[in-house]
Amino acid sequence: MRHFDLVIIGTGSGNSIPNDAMADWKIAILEKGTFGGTCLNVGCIPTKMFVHTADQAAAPANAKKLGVDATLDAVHWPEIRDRIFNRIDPIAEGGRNWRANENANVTVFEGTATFEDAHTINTGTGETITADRIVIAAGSRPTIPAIADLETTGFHTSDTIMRLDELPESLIILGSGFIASEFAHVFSSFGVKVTLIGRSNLLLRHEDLEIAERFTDVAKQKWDVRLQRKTTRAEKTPTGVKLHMEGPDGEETVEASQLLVAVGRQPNTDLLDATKAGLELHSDGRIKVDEYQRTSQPHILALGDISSDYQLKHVANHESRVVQHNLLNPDNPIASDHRFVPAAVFSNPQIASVGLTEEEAKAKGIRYVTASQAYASIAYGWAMEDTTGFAKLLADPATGQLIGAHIIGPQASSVIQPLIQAMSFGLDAKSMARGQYWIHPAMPELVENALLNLPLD
Ligand SMILES: Cc1cc2nc3c(=O)[nH]c(=O)nc-3n(C[C@H](O)[C@H](O)[C@H](O)COP(=O)(O)OP(=O)(O)OC[C@H]3O[C@@H](n4cnc5c(N)ncnc54)[C@H](O)[C@@H]3O)c2cc1C
Ligand SMILES: NC(=O)c1ccc[n+]([C@@H]2O[C@H](COP(=O)([O-])OP(=O)(O)OC[C@H]3O[C@@H](n4cnc5c(N)ncnc54)[C@H](O)[C@@H]3O)[C@@H](O)[C@H]2O)c1
Repeated sequence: MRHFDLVIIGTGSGNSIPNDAMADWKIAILEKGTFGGTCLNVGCIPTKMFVHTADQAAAPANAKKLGVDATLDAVHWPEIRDRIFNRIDPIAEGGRNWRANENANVTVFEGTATFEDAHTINTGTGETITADRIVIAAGSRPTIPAIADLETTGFHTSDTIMRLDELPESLIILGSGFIASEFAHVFSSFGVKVTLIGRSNLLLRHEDLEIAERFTDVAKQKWDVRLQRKTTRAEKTPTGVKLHMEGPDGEETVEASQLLVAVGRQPNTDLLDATKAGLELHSDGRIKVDEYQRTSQPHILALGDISSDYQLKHVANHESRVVQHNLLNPDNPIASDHRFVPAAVFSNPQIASVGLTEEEAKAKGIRYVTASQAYASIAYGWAMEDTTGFAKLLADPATGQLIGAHIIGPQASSVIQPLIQAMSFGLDAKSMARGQYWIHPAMPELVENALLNLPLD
């Protein structure tokens, strides 16, 4: 049986761990799917390439209010799809080649890994190996809800929807979170009739309530949004798919050419037989780790979607840097920093957030003040004729330290960055607002004004 100094399971964020300092370690990398994992192949990167294209396609519809008549002539789906994947697929293949053929100390096993015990792994390729240390970076996969006849009806997930042969005429999206909101923007901007189906009374209900309410209001103007629905059955039709639902007004159905299921993602722990390694799990299947990314087995570390509180690539990347350091410096480990984890929803409008929502601050019983600033009341907002976007801040009234920031509106994912920086480095609201110049009349004036609006002690 071959023995390795280090085994890494999963080539998403796990693939960046081996570096020059490990050149004399014998390393095995195990991957069951496409090299590079979710973000590169079926996640952040292709979705945002589609989102940017969708933003362009949506622009003519927004030009009218500025006094410009423009029309969207055509959306060439196969060209868009192939442009995106012709860029991404070679990166995945190049990464695989590099590890498999150009790293002398690395052996790549392409199969589904399962634990036999805490040091022994069946690689799924016919070979079982042992290791001194193991990193689990095996990610998550789409959750498929238990809905009658869903499997036989056929449906897409985020893994397949971006590679459709042709643009559908209509699309039902089951789900009301990140993926549902981003794909609703992409497909509706390309002219597809979109129906969104959610269980609760709001889209993006994990966001600050005022942000989720505003997003839901705007979404209802653009898409067929059906909330408080329980989907009971799926049915194949000659033209596509029909869903049977129960809602506030009783039973109803909705039909479309395609169905996208986007109701969350579950950790891949079950595929690994992780309990055979004696690993402790959370009730949702995630592997338990401490602040040093150590599992309940000290020689096994885990990172990213399979163990994290956050299913976000920047968090998985951060945790993989921590794991890399801790593998190289076991006597001087560093802890992961999850104090201020930001996230953005790349829909239309965009949303970005960091820190506590007002509901979380209330539940914690901490003292806070809030302030809001509309895009419509800053000069660049006038330029864009924006009527729905705003920033909302939460701060400690005594110290002026920010405890939460939430933005809905144009380029929210970029506009929020100085607030993330202020929170991470402990810059108080007053110093931040008045201790620097703010370029006039640029979009960050939204942040400046929101800071100045805070009723601090
Ligand atoms: C549609 C979509 C859009 C997203 N957009 C964003 C975004 O804009 N910004 C953001 O921050 N995050 C985004 N995310 C989330 C982000 O992609 C994930 O948080 C991140 O990729 C997780 O990285 P990871 O390394 O933990 O897992 P992954 O990248 O999923 O890597 C895990 C790898 O392990 C392999 N594997 C699993 N089980 C086994 C096994 N038993 N044996 C061998 N190999 C195995 C898998 O095949 C996979 O390649 C998005 C996700 C999706 C689905
Ligand atoms: N821009 C980004 O950073 C980005 C983009 C996409 C995905 N992601 C990550 O991937 C994760 C998964 O995304 P997601 O959108 O699948 O999950 P999500 O957790 O964001 O949203 C899923 C939603 O579906 C709802 N739901 C669950 N079961 C349902 C049912 N049967 N019918 C209708 N609705 C149902 C849930 O109540 C929830 O609101 C996200 O949590 C996020 O961390 C991030």
